[in-house]
Amino acid sequence: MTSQHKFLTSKSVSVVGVPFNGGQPRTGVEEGPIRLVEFGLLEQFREMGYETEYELNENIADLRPAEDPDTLNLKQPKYVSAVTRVVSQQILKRAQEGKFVLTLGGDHSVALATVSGVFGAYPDACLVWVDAHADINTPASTDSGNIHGCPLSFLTGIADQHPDFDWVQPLLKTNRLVYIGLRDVDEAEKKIIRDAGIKAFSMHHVDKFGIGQVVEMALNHVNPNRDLPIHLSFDVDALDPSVAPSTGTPVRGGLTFREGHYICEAIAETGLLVAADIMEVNPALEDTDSVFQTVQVGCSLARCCLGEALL
Ligand SMILES: NC(=[NH2+])NCCC[C@H](N)C(=O)O
Ligand SMILES: [Mn+2]
Ligand SMILES: [Mn+2]
Repeated sequence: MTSQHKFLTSKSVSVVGVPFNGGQPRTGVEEGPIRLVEFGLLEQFREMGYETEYELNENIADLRPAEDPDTLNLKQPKYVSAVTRVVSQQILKRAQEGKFVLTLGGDHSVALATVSGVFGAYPDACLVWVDAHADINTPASTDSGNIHGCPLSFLTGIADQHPDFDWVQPLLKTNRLVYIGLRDVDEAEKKIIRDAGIKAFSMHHVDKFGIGQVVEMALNHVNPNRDLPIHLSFDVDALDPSVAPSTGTPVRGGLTFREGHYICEAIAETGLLVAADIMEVNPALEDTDSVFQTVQVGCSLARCCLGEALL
């Protein structure tokens, strides 16, 4: 894959674990990275011929401030801000070294770090956001106050000012963002998406056109000449709960096992994918079989991002 890769300088992957749960209320999602790695992900990459490095960030919970009052509707803003700020620098550095950056969440607020880091290194990149949810609430629009529902409003500059997130630069232009898999979008988010003209392929479109056409149309929108770096942020709740049950906000009617994999494979095939996030795996939810299934699918999505399915 890397021999034809257009941006990476070597067949090298930097795996960044972010054991963080502060962007939403359920504990357990901080165990996502360790479980994915225990499952053998790093060995699998090495077998695929990747030079593989791994940082778990096991001490990020130490960044939790003593006091972190709700501010402008957001819960734990200082904690989320401190963690994502630190991790964004780490991801920026890895991306600048020309390595593929694979980030294992943690909840999806961690995208504040991944997108900031990746777009810092690749200002022309585009972002494919695979999710049941749009995660583009602003501090003013969020009903839940959970920051995992808000990262894209900060990253695009749509969010109103928030004192704790001044450091987040609006590096993501709305015409470089595309969604796949949406099916649980808040009314306020629908208005944001419409007003900003953001391209979104919901499950309705997946049913109507098929996943092959949807990925093609999505890439035609954000990357018409197939010459820009791609960042894929994959929330496992985009998958149907029968495929990935162990996640904090499951929504029925999601992507099949193959549709989820197809997205990763088709984007890997472009030779433009520079970074991927596997987010919201929560090994504390559901029974042992469900956890196994979710961890296994998380690993196989990651391998597909690195070109496993390419012959
Ligand atoms: N990353 C996620 N799972 N996000 C779910 C967000 C749900 C809802 N839209 C909210 O703002 O709270
Ligand atoms: Mn989601
Ligand atoms: Mn999400």
